[in-house]
Amino acid sequence: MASAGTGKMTVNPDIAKERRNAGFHVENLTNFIYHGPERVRRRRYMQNIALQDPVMKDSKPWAFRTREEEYELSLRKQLHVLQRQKDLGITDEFDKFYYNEATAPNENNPVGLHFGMFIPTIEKHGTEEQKKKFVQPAKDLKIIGTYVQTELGHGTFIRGLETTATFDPKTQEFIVDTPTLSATKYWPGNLGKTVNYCILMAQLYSQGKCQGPHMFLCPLRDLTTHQSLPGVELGDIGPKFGFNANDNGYLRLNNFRIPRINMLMRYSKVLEDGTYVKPANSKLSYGSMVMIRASIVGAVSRALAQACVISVRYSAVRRQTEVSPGGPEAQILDYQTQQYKLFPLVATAYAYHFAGQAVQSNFLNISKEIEAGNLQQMPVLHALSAGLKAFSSWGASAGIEVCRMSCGGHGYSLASGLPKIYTNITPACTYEGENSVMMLQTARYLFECAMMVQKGQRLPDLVSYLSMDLSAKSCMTSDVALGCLVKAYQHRAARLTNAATAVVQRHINEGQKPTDAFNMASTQLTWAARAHCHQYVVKVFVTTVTEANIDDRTKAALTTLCKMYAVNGIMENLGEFLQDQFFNTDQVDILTRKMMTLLADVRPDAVALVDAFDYHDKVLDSCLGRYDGNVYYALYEYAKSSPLNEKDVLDSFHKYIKPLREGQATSSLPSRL
Ligand SMILES: CCC/C=C/C(=O)SCCNC(=O)CCNC(=O)[C@H](O)C(C)(C)COP(=O)([O-])OP(=O)([O-])OC[C@H]1O[C@@H](n2cnc3c(N)ncnc32)[C@H](O)[C@@H]1OP(=O)([O-])[O-]
Ligand SMILES: Cc1cc2nc3c(=O)[nH]c(=O)nc-3n(C[C@H](O)[C@H](O)[C@H](O)COP(=O)(O)OP(=O)(O)OC[C@H]3O[C@@H](n4cnc5c(N)ncnc54)[C@H](O)[C@@H]3O)c2cc1C
Repeated sequence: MASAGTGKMTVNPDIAKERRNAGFHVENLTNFIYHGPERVRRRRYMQNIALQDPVMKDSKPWAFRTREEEYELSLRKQLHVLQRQKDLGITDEFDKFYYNEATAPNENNPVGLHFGMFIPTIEKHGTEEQKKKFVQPAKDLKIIGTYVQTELGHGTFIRGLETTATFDPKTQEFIVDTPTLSATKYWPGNLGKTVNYCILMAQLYSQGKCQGPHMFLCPLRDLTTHQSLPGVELGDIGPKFGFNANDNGYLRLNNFRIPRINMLMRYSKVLEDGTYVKPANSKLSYGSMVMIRASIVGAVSRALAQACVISVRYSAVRRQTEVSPGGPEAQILDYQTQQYKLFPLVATAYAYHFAGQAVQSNFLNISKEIEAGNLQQMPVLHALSAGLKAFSSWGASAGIEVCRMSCGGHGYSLASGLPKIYTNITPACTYEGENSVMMLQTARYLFECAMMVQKGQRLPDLVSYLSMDLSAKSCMTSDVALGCLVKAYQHRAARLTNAATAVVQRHINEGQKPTDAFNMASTQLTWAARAHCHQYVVKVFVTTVTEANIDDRTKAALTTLCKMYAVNGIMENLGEFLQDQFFNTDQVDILTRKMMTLLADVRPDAVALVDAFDYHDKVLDSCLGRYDGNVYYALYEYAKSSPLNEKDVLDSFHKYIKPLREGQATSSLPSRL
């Protein structure tokens, strides 16, 4: 059975009926999502340990915490979890991931970047000596670090960073400095109050020459007293849209000295006499960002999946409006417009889940080659991870907001759990590379590929479709075959890439500088990049479903979702598919009808499809998304627990309203209002 609900109340009959009527066995799909029954068992086991732990039980709902309480509670829980995992001997990365997922769901924690970026960056970019010196103390939390790159003045343009690290051969030290206000580091997670070290991105100067941005291990606070070190000024940047358990910080350095060994020197080096040794590729120092971008696709898929669980379950128990006078009110899930809002998003959550796995596996394979010194695939990996990060985080953010609005008024309450999910994930559109900027990086790669096609050169597999014959028309017939859907997406992406490339070339031919020509075509270039990412996601979904080794009924349900994802994407971007008459009007009619049929096909399976994600009620943290469907009971209890209700009459009444009335009693009120 999927995640059990809270309490011992009877299950809402509408949601119970949905589960009885599903056309496939939920557990089979859960097993497919999480790579087999053993992993599913392990995931539940890990999450149960976390959820049963008394330290994890919150005295008040997340929504009622102050920022200070949130920070402190989150830190306490996270450190407890680390100790607990150590005590229980949990070392497997999957086990740890699932355990953590249940500890403080959708709450960004104060040591996340220590494990997510600080340690991995040292492991990937440090020398053996540096790894020996820093990794174990970091794992033991003797040093706690983060990744400090963004400045007040520059986030996107890394080459424009102003923080300097100047080598002093006399003392064998780097002098790190914040020369201007705009050079102040601003935004890095956990920087304000938690960490005592960081990876600092700074412009390296040696022998009077600037060698561009490099990474340095920079101590910030005394390891015993935690006081900020002399020459270091840092703090929290204040409340944000979300991320409130995270002390995103600012940092200024005043000619602060660090030893030469603190420059991460696996790829580039500064020798004792100040000689600079170049890396094989200057973009190797951007490797940590690529790693996180690749992982963001999976993270946003989980956020969207949770939002879908909440809104689909709620839509199954919410009844609104008599369909015929005097008759029963319908489940809102029976309204086609509600289905059209939600079912494509359920399909999208699955699509991103599979795409996230594919990108991650590409990342791991190519990383191995890079580690071995083969850098050939770096541009492919960069283009894929940058584009997919942008495509999926945009899609998930917009989708979660649709989920929220589809829950009507109750969606707006923090009790729904949806604002928490949204505010935690939407900054993924900004961090690790602002999305438009990332799309432009992917576009830059596509542009180069289009030039290769013009020269008759062979393209890497991932983009080989760009050389397809664009005069061919769609093969779409009423069966709406998966293969035809993939071809449609490839055609659209190839056509948009060619069109944007032609615009760049036209501007160059008209005398523009290549950089200006690129900017003048950049909107169209991002359309091409978006279309490329979309075709990748569709292709991965189709391949996953086609190759899936699962029972027929589960496969049929997944195939329906896969078609829905692809057909919906065409309907939403119809202009781009129609511009060169790739589809004729009959084919558009076929797709429109298919979309409506697919909504009806998904309807009986909708609750089962979201149940299959197997999110525990405590992970969803939502009054609307409860497994047992007892939504009104939960909302009523939530309202009662509002701190404003602790007293019947608030002090503010006595302070402000009462004196006003007393004042009014003595003043000359008009006799009639
Ligand atoms: C939980 C949240 C935690 C958050 C943490 C953060 O946010 S941390 C902060 C996160 N901050 C950000 O994410 C900041 C985002 N900004 C950036 O990543 C960079 O400034 C940039 C990529 C936009 C431009 O970089 P630039 O001005 O140095 O480069 P350029 O445009 O002159 O291009 C030169 C060539 O390099 C190529 N190339 C570039 N990157 C890579 C790569 N990784 N790999 C391989 N190649 C790469 C590029 O394609 C081009 O190739 P071409 O065409 O010549 O063959
Ligand atoms: C929650 C959160 C956590 C973060 N954590 C960290 C962290 O741990 N460490 C860290 O170092 N940083 C962190 N950051 C900072 C983050 O990485 C940057 O905000 C991000 O890279 C975007 O840069 P920016 O803020 O300079 O945006 P800008 O580049 O100023 O973007 C503003 C607008 O300008 C546009 N634009 C900018 N350049 C171009 C261009 N070349 N072409 C076209 N359009 C352009 C963008 O598309 C955008 O619309 C975090 C940010 C947030 C919100």
